[in-house]
Amino acid sequence: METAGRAVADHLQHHFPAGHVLLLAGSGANGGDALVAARHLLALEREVTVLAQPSKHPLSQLNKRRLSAVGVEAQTLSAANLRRVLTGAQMVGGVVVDGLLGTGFVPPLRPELSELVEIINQSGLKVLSIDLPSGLDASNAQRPEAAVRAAQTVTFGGLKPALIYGPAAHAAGEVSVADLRVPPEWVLREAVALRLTDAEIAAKLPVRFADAHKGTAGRIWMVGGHPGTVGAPALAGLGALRVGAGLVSIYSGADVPLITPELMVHRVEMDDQLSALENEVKPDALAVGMGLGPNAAQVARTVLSWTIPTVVDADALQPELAGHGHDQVIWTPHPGEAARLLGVTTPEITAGPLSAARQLQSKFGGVVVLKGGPSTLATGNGLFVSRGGHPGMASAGMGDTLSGILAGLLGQGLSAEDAALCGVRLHSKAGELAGAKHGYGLTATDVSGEVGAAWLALVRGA
Ligand SMILES: NC(=O)C1=CN([C@@H]2O[C@H](COP(=O)(O)OP(=O)(O)OC[C@H]3O[C@@H](n4cnc5c(N)ncnc54)[C@H](OP(=O)(O)O)[C@@H]3O)[C@@H](O)[C@H]2O)[C@@H](O)CC1
Ligand SMILES: Nc1ncnc2c1ncn2[C@@H]1O[C@H](COP(=O)(O)OP(=O)(O)O)[C@@H](O)[C@H]1O
Repeated sequence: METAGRAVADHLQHHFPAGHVLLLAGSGANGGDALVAARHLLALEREVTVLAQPSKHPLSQLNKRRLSAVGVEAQTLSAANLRRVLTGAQMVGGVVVDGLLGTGFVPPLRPELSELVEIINQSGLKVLSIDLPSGLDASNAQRPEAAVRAAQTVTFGGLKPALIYGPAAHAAGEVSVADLRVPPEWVLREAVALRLTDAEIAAKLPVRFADAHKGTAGRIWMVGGHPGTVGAPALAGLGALRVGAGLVSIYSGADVPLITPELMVHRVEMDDQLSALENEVKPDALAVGMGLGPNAAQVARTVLSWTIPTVVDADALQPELAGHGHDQVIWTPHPGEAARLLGVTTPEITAGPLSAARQLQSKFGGVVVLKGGPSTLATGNGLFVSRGGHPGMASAGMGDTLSGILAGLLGQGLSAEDAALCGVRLHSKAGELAGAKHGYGLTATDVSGEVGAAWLALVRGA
């Protein structure tokens, strides 16, 4: 609570360096954080007013006494008091700190709290919420009518679903994560997500020596394509080339168009055992499923038995593959495919992408990339959220490009976790660059064309 409250005070000082601060403390630990923040703000020579609900929480009680010891008496938090303070002259240009409710809130909001939330929102003042805007259910992407509308939120340990996914996330404003040095097990247990900076992603990208050649830069296979969906493995192949893969081959049961002559396209008999490929030297990594058609689960099972780094996408994302994966597999469902894998509906996935990703990872192992805007990643080490991209990416073939990017990175020696973290961000960054040129008319080929620029931008910190 001490570290959390101090982080709130530091954040406020940085983002709102002037103006009176009204801190609202609820009855739980969230309110305790507000009381701690008030004490640290005093030390920063800020003028504060504190309105607090009575609390049975021992640490909150202690922090109220500590605040009193440094000269600030918390007044009772009632609708009348709140209105009086908010309309006072001192609040002109001031800031409200919302410490009413945090993760202990169990909806629905009781009427007396609803009234307080309404008064805060009507004040027109900037609000900094502690952990999450009061009224939001931390684990839910829905936005209830009565929820504080924050300009900024300082959250702790990791991102809660309500801070990531819309429409709830729209109430949180700009979200910062204060590092309370929580252990990775806590992140997994609490189902909160981590977000890596672009600099952290860039540090994971493969680095090549000057004597690299095509044989050392990753031999990649794309296994996919079926009459009607032959473009999918070709788009994936292009994605792999654009992240620097040395040799990219496509194996398909149908005639795949040669969208770029650097791809080696092979038409093979796509039987369950992939007999045509049995005697080939296996690649460094592969992606399976893009436009593969009806026989995809069996083909994927054969490919997975080779235990080489593998991306499983699209038609190959079938529930019967549970138990057939290994540590170096990246599963890349969109919400519809995730619903198929877990035997639930798509709205159930979109209502709780963090827990869906976590369930998928525990069922299928390896690394899961639950695609969307944002994408949610689940690995054995925790949950990650990757923002970015462009609305123009809502077009067919974007996922195929991602599969190729991921396979290309796996083939250059990245672990499944690092390939997923880097690949998803490279893809979304390329989408941003391509979106700036093409708007909603963006195609998957355009995105591939910007992957190199995206890579350089991440490395240069642009
Ligand atoms: N975990 C950690 O490691 C850390 C946690 N930290 C902090 O702790 C926070 C979680 O604290 P928490 O568990 O005390 O819950 P919190 O949200 O403050 O309030 C619970 C109170 O709300 C009330 N209430 C509930 N439902 C209600 C309703 N429908 N309508 C109205 N009221 C309702 C209920 O009151 P009662 O029913 O008792 O009257 C209950 O007492 C977390 O968000 C973060 O800020 C940090 O210090 C950093 C480390
Ligand atoms: N609005 C958006 N913002 C960011 N990324 C998006 C958006 N819409 C789609 N994407 C990305 O585009 C890709 C779409 O994948 P998918 O649905 O599998 O496409 P397809 O099956 O047509 O190849 C995902 O990586 C997803 O994250």
